[in-house]
Amino acid sequence: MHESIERYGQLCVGIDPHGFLLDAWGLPRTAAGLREFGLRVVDAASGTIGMLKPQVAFFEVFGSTGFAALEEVLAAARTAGLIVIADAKRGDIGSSVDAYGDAWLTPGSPLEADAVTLAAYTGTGSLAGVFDLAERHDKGAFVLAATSNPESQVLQTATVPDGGRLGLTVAGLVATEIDEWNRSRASVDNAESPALGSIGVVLGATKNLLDYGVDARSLGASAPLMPVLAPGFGHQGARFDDIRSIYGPLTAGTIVSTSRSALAAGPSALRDTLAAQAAQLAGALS
Ligand SMILES: O=C(O)c1cc(=O)[nH]c(=O)n1[C@@H]1O[C@H](COP(=O)(O)O)[C@@H](O)[C@H]1O
Repeated sequence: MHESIERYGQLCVGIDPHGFLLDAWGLPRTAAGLREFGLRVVDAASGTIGMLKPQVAFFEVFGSTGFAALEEVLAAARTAGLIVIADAKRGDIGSSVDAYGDAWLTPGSPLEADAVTLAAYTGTGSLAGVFDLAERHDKGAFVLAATSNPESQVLQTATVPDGGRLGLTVAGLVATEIDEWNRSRASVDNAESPALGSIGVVLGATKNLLDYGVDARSLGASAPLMPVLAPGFGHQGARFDDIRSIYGPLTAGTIVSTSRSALAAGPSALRDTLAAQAAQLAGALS
């Protein structure tokens, strides 16, 4: 992921085949339509940006044919050398979530991706098996911490009552635990610390992170830097120009995700739109 960022920058396009987009692209609302949509996004991204984030939910709608379409899109992305973050938002007790890890992160698996999104409602520790698997295969995972949606506030800003972390919010606790995991692995490996950790968090760009109890200044001081998946730009209202003020010292490790605001351009203009968004983001980061 680090190499991809160095080469192509921090933009990641979502593959979110909403019905209205399939209609606008002249594609049927079927698994075959999703396959075509996904392959066209791969084609537009290839050589333009470095990362893709397929939203698994849209493929799941069609059951086995949807998953077959997703498998083809993932294989095409791999062939094109794109980094793929499977947005599957999995979470469960450890013995079950491990199987999700196997599905999305095991080399050779039909649904193999480079990273997967996870939910920590069962406790960050329940995800440890997936983190270890990711690290073993040089892959990654992103755990929801402060999500971009308005409904997230009450739960994610609740304070943690005990466990020696009095005063941390739920979002702050998840971010702190992931940051600690990255730092512990760097010291276990006893190798030269990589620039970016293997496991990241999701921090929505629509949020004031301090209001969610996430202190980018202290988290951003860590080595290796904790990666951040940053959705909420474009359609949900956040602007690239504000990236530094949103993420502070975490900015260098953010993966900036845009779906509808890029996909709405349509298939023939998508490559140019991605190039323009990547240039705009690079400008905001310079
Ligand atoms: O994990 C995510 O990617 C995610 C987390 C979050 O807090 N908010 C969020 O919007 N997302 C996903 O990011 C994408 C955002 O799409 P757009 O709003 O169209 O750019 C969707 O696939 C969401 O499911």
